[in-house]
Amino acid sequence: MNDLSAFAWMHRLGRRLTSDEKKMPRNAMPTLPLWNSLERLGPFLSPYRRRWAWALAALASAHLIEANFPLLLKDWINRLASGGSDVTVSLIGVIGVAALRYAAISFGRRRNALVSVDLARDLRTGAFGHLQRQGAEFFAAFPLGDLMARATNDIESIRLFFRGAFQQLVAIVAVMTIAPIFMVAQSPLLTCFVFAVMVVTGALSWALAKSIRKKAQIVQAEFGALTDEARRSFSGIRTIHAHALEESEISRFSRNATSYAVANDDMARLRGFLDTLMSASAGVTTLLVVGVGGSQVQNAELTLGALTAFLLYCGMMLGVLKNSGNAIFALLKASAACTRLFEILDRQPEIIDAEDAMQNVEIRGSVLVDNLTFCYPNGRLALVDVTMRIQPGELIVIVGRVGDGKTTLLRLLTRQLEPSGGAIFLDGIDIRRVSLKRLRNGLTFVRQDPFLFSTSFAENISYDDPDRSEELIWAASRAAALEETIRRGPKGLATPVGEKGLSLSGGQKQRTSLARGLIREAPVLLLDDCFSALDTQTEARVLSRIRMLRKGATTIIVTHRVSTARHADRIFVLDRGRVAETGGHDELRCKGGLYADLLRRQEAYPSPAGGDAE
Ligand SMILES: Nc1ncnc2c1ncn2[C@@H]1O[C@H](COP(=O)(O)OP(=O)(O)OP(=O)(O)O)[C@@H](O)[C@H]1O
Repeated sequence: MNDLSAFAWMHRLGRRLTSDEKKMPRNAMPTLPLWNSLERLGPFLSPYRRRWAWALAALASAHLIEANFPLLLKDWINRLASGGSDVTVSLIGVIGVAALRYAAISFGRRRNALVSVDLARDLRTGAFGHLQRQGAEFFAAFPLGDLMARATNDIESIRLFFRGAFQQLVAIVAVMTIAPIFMVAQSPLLTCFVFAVMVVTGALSWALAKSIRKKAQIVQAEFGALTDEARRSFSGIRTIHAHALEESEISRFSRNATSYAVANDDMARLRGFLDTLMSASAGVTTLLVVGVGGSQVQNAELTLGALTAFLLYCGMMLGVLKNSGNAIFALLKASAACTRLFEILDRQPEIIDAEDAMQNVEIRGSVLVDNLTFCYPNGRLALVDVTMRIQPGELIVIVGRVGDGKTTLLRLLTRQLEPSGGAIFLDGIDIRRVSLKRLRNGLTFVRQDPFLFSTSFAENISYDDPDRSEELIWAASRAAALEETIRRGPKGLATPVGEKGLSLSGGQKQRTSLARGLIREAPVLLLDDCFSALDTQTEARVLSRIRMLRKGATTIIVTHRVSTARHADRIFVLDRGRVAETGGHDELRCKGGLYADLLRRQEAYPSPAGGDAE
């Protein structure tokens, strides 16, 4: 199942949260009752229901076959006790039963194992596909480490439940249904004693189960926090070294590790109680059966063979009950994991395609930003009535100070955000009517904070299409003034850049990310402050190459540096989210407005450029 179909499964058949539930903060999410949370797996299990039904049938029949074993033994013992010597039939019966049971159990286990593996794969793919479609709000609400823990550790708990514990639960249900029927046939009185003990054990373990489930959720949440702490710390390792914060990071991690250990310990304690309860119940039952049954044999109320058969049935029941601690524990853990997993799967992506979204629209590169207003959920008004008309093939620079709304505008152009007012048209079509895939293929966005994958230059630059020729990769690298850097690397294009480009300078990372944007040859290229780490000479060289390379295609550059704006066909000057001025470099310089003011200040203090809109 690919990620798309897994995603479709989830949304077609999974329960949707109500709008009130979606608004709830993470920690206040309700704990779904045990079965409700596992029931949510139904759509994922559905494709394997036949295989699973075979597994269930085989496992249950293995226990039914096993139930004949004590009867054969009873017959054998009673024959011997009454002085008979021909036990061939009993012997053949015992061997036959053992062989049949082995075949059924092997078949059932194998089928069940396959279901658990496929289920886990679908859950992982589904969760990954779902996370891929989430937007900024979602990732602001869930720490990355916690998401990773849900997509790996929680799914593993579900897999382990279906792999092993589920078989034990089938054994419990099968044996507890079959064995009593045979037991009543041997001795109704002894059966009553055994069931009295079981009812008490069941009631006590149910009470314990509730606490274990809550603890399991806490343990999994603590694991998520620990994973996130490690991820956060390793991502910021340079900052940590620069500020000599290693010790405080270690003690922070150690605090998290301790909370995780304490939560685990609490859960282990409860699990210990459950195991002890099961063992004690087994002991009491055996004592009762041997004591009461023994005196019945002495009084000739029961044959020795029947008592032996009864004891064997008891042994079967106690055997599964003894393992039930593990099975119940795995069930509770899987149920807690389901609650956590569906908490993220129930979140609809913030921005999705319209039902009739256009998939194959041709993008030529004319952009109309029409009275665009955008307000962040925290009430911050980032853009107000912004209008821009951009013709295909233009090199546009949007200049403004820190926080003037430049990045917000680019995010709106690529539909990472939805406008609060106004609209954006691409070649006359409202971008909300274009599919996200087509839109983002047509508009390439090179981000302000370059993100590099932990792989080679070549794979980073040609990330969207690993089959591109080296020639194209070199051409994009040359245009981004990265060629020299790559040639100096020990393996050229194959040189690894390190985790998040750790082995590169800020400027080199920026240029690698720029080359990745240029190689796509998109009709519209959006560059968000991609030259901030370049000196003005390199910047001028890169810009003239970009102009040559992108002849006829639209390029929109966002910057706070006037040195970048000089190269533009047209400049839009943003001031606190509004378009303050529009025109060419010379025109705006002579106008004596905000642009001229920025120019004067940046010429006087070349770096850092611009002031602060705040
Ligand atoms: N996720 C967010 N939630 C709330 N406010 C935000 C968010 N992102 C940005 N803002 C605010 O919106 C305003 C515009 O931000 P934006 O990132 O668009 O500025 P910018 O012009 O690109 O700045 P810079 O030059 O520093 O990149 C700023 O005041 C910022 O604090």
